[in-house]
Amino acid sequence: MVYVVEMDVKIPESWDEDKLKSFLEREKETSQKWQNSGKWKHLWRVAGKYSNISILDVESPEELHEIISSLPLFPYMNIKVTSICKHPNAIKENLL
Ligand SMILES: O=C(O)C[C@H]1C=CC(=O)O1
Repeated sequence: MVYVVEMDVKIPESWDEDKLKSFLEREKETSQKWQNSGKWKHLWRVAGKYSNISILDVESPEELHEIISSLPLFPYMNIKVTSICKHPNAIKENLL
C-alpha cells in the first residue's frame, strides 16, 4: 500500500536550542532507519515551509501509523495522509 504523507512541523516556541537539537538528531536517526528499511521511499522538503512530502510503501495502515508515530516530532506535526495506487495510463511500471 502506497501513501503520500505530508507532515507540517510546528516546533513549540518554548523549546531552547539544546532541546531542539536533541529532537532533530533523534528525528534524523528515526527517519533514516525507516528509509534504510526500504519502506520510506521518498522524503522531500516542501520549498519555503517546515514541511515534507513523503512516499511510504507499507503493508497496512497500522504499519504506516507505527512508522509516522515513531518520529520524535510526531506530536508536533499536522499530518495529511493520502492513499495512492497506479494510474491505468501511467507508462512506468515501477513508480517508486
Ligand atoms: O524535517 C521534517 O520534515 C520533519 C521530519 C520528518 C522526517 C525527518 O527526517 O524529519
